[in-house]
Amino acid sequence: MNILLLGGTGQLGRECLLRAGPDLRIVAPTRQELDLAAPGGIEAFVAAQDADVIVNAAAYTAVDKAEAERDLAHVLNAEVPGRLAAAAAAKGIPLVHVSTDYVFDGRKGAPYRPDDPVAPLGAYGASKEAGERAVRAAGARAVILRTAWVYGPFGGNFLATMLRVGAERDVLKVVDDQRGTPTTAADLAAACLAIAARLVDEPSEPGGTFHFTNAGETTWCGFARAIFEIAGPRLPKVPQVLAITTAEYPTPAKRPADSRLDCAATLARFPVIQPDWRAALAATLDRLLQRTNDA
Ligand SMILES: NC(=O)C1=CN([C@@H]2O[C@H](COP(=O)(O)OP(=O)(O)OC[C@H]3O[C@@H](n4cnc5c(N)ncnc54)[C@H](OP(=O)(O)O)[C@@H]3O)[C@@H](O)[C@H]2O)C=CC1
Ligand SMILES: Cc1cn([C@H]2C[C@H](O)[C@@H](COP(=O)(O)OP(=O)(O)O[C@H]3O[C@@H](C)C(=O)[C@@H](O)[C@H]3O)O2)c(=O)[nH]c1=O
Repeated sequence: MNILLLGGTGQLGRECLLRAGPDLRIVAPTRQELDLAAPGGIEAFVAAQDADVIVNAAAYTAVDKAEAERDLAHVLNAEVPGRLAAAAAAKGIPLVHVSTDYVFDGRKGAPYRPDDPVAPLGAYGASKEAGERAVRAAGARAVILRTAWVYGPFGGNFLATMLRVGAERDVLKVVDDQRGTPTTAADLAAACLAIAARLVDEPSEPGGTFHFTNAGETTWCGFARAIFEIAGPRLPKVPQVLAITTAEYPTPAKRPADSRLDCAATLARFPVIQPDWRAALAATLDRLLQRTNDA
């Protein structure tokens, strides 16, 4: 299978590239080779590729900064996915596009199903929701895969932030009233590639909107505590993690209070595996701390 991957330098993209091999060839243009924010270029680039499927892991992901950079967030998260989907449709190849739990307002009180109404609270979520609509409107055979709380051994994420500030401070205050599911970029990459393969192998697969996270649920505070519980013995210093409310941690962007995603339809339809979030965290910490020790 030949994949055209956008966002190959990001958390998800890097994990996809680690899975490349003789049967899985991945072409991943860098920002220098294809600046997605620049006008034009995408259509010609896609047309010139010998790709069976496109995986879009590129996005504007700075949730708070997006409040002040709405236009750039809209270009990358709404316009670019629409143009990619149109280019895929023109070439007759399918698309896997990644979206977010932040398209929901978090007020449902139960895990969100793919067809639940969207109501983003901030500019990032709104831009991603517009991207979903643009992909659907372009008429490509596409899977829109919503995920949540993505982290891994590479790049900026909540795990990296906790380890960094935990090394500097004795006490960390973390919100305990926002529920969701931490998801490793590695497990998400495996899911994206399995879905891409299914789209290529089964031309009758129509695609649609699906959810994928690791299994289980927690809060950001629960996530932070689990990080230090699991990694603690291998860290020079372990901070105390204090539970606080969202009101005590003001941020420019509003975030959903409960954005758990119901992944049942994805598991029923595609050959994806959904490890428990704590086991996935332990595996990620093993990779990360091994890498740090080797360096
Ligand atoms: N991170 C998270 O917690 C979550 C992410 N998601 C979604 O998952 C997907 C993957 O996220 P993640 O891997 O964390 O994202 P990252 O922020 O780690 O990576 C974003 C990627 O997009 C690329 N990119 C951004 N702007 C441009 C541009 N102008 N031209 C070319 N490339 C560009 C970046 O390139 P460069 O390295 O050059 O900047 C990078 O490769 C996204 O769709 C995101 O919305 C969904 C839920 C949670
Ligand atoms: C660093 C820090 C954050 N927090 C809070 C702020 C926020 O409510 C929550 C998460 O913080 P972050 O800003 O790291 O995470 P955030 O950028 O909101 O993460 C989101 O990223 C985008 C891309 C997505 O699509 C979402 O699924 C989600 O993963 O934790 C604390 O309470 N204490 C802290 O020390």
